[in-house]
Amino acid sequence: MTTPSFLVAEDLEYFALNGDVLLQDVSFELAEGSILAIAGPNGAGKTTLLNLLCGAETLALGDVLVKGHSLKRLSAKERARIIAVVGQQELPDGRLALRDYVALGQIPIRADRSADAHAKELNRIMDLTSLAALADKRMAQLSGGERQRAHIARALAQNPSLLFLDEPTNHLDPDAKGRMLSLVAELGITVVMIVHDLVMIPEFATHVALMKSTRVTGFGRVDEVLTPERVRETFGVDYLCFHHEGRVIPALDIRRTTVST
Ligand SMILES: Nc1ncnc2c1ncn2[C@@H]1O[C@H](COP(=O)(O)OP(=O)(O)OP(=O)(O)O)[C@@H](O)[C@H]1O
Repeated sequence: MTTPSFLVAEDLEYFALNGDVLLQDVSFELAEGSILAIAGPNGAGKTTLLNLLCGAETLALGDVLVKGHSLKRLSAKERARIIAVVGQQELPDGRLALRDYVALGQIPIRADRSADAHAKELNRIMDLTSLAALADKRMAQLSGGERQRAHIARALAQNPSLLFLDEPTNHLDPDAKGRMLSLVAELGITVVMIVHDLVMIPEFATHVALMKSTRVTGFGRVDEVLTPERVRETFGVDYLCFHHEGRVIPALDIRRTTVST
């Protein structure tokens, strides 16, 4: 008997209330521990797909299976014990202290550990995300990058086995970006994240789903799917690879002629 894939998307379709097709023909399987980057131009349907995969939106057609269980049949409580999500527009109460905000992530797993063990784990996560020094600050007092790290820390506090991140490097400077994606890549859990910065994908993801106009146009291992041809086809830009100190460093040629002659 073969082990079922950890995350399975089966013939997903999704429509707007006015009937417009927002997502169509999406099927793939992802093994446990994979890191899937969803990439595509603005409006391609990336957030729509992520919202369906994590259960934030209800599927019109098709099914999403996590560890062989249909998301439709899992209660919100059961889902919260497996899945953590950081969306694009998290709006926490600005009066909350950062540490208390991150601790909200532990609510679904409160019964799993003693209060002491939770407090220790919370400290560990605050350290991991470089937030310990800011623990007493109010959420409203944080910078955009600090707030983004707080959202991710709250998701990690949930101890998920499946983590969804919508543009996790939003507001992060290059160093913070590298640290956050390295941390996410080293968690050892299954991660699905929307990534706009294509050059980050080969370094931090194992798989990629390329999207264009409501469809997944390419899915598979990063080295097989994120090719210069596919990038040009999807985004209309040149994807270049430079060799530096034994590593391949990708870059994008995004310069455009804006004045027509
Ligand atoms: N509830 C909705 N009703 C109607 N149209 C919607 C709805 N939600 C999203 N759309 C449209 O569906 C398309 C895909 O939206 P989505 O947010 O999934 O794109 P995206 O790939 O995440 O874009 P971006 O990179 O700009 O964040 C867009 O054209 C958007 O305007």
